[in-house]
Amino acid sequence: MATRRIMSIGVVMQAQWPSRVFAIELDKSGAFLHFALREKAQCTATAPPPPPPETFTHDQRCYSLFVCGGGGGDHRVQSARFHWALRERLRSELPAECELLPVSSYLPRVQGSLIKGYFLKDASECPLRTERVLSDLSRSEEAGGVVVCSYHHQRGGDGSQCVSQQVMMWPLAENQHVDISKQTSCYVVPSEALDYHPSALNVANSDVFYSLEEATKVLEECGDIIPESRAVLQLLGQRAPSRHSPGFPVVVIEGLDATGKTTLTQSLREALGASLLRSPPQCLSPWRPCFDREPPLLRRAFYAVGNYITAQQMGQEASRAPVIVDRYWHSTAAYAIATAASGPVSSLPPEGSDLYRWPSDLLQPSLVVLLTLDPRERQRRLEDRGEVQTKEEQELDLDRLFRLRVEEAYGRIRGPACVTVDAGPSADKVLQRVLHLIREHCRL
Ligand SMILES: Nc1ncnc2c1ncn2[C@@H]1O[C@H](COP(=O)(O)OP(=O)(O)O)[C@@H](O)[C@H]1O
Ligand SMILES: Nc1ccn([C@H]2C[C@H](O)[C@@H](COP(=O)(O)OP(=O)(O)O)O2)c(=O)n1
Repeated sequence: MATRRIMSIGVVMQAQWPSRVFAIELDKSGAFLHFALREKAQCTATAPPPPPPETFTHDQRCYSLFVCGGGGGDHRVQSARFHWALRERLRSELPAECELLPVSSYLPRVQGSLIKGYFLKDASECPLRTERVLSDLSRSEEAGGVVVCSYHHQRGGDGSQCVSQQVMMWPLAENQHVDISKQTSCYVVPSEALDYHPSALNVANSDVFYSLEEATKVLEECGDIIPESRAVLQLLGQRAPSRHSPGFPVVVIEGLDATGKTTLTQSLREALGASLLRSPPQCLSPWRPCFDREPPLLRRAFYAVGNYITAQQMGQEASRAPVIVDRYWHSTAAYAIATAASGPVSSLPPEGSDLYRWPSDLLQPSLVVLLTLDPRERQRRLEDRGEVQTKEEQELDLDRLFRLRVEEAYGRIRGPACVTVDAGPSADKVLQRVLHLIREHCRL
């Protein structure tokens, strides 16, 4: 297994290294540094590389680590889990003076080309400790696919300062003859930035799944590692997913935590004599904490499958009475897209992007209502409720930008789009407003 993974990163990196762009994420506000590599042979005295970006400072040693992953490769589950665990491992093993930043390597405009890694700035007194950690990492069996590079200040052909990248560790399987001589030492040059976060290149089928088949594939792939995924697939059963809602309307209520979804959905059930469902469905509750601890690939596949189970229930219930649903596909896609990106709303995939489309095989509700709330009022309601928040919801409070990205992503999803309702007025006024919308949009 390790050999195949090493081959894949060797081949991918060797073939594409000179065309790849590396984006170092400087902080959560969305500041990025994009750079490319240029072979030294191409850099003559008349065309020296541009001056080094400020990130590569003289007083800190810099390294990058790239983990083979993403895409639809054979080992994407192992790679995703390895990359996920690597951050904690590096944090605990590296000297405290090491700063760890996410870095993405990608081919501009090529879907699925993203390889994730970490950029390391070491300000400690002793470089040996850091290098020992990196060397141990590259030797460990599970880390067969890690490429480690270091960065050095040099004088360019015309005497100007420049930064070069050197491959420190490129673990190749025995009998592999990958020529890395051209890549062992390159100049680092600034590169054009993307208009959006590079994660958008790998959102499809890594963060958001556009068919049941793609989502179940992930759970099938991790059956040996996470037995819970087999139980989830069993619940999905053999029945084909419902595509059309028969008879009565199906109304989905969406919104951030504490916007009033539970309050409203219960009132709607009473007012309309409706069935009340939620996604993920109750039957998945025992396994939710397990998948919430996993990397996005697995966590999002779990929630995606949850929507299809809820869709089966919707199909059954809507033949008897109106159906109200607490969260559905909008939540799954909006949280996934907003988490994959960082920084301001402008870092999201652009409006109209195919990433906001509805999966063609997932039952479409008759109406989706998005509850919005002033952030201070939402905070007040959260505090009043005094409940433990999920990790992601805690992050919502810490990260204003994240909340803005989730809300914007909600609004960009199409097929059906959501109708926004201000959840600030009293619970009864919100109920009356939504009942009015239901009468307007659905045949009751
Ligand atoms: N329209 C409203 N006005 C004032 N408080 C509300 C309103 N709707 C809900 N609440 C209160 O806000 C808190 C969060 O509501 P809840 O329905 O649990 O939200 P969610 O299900 O979206 O997390 C609860 O304490 C609830 O009683
Ligand atoms: N259909 C769904 C429902 C929730 N999710 C994810 C999105 C977020 O990570 C969490 C939010 O769920 P949470 O339990 O915090 O929300 P509520 O308490 O139900 O309002 O779950 C999802 O991906 N798909």
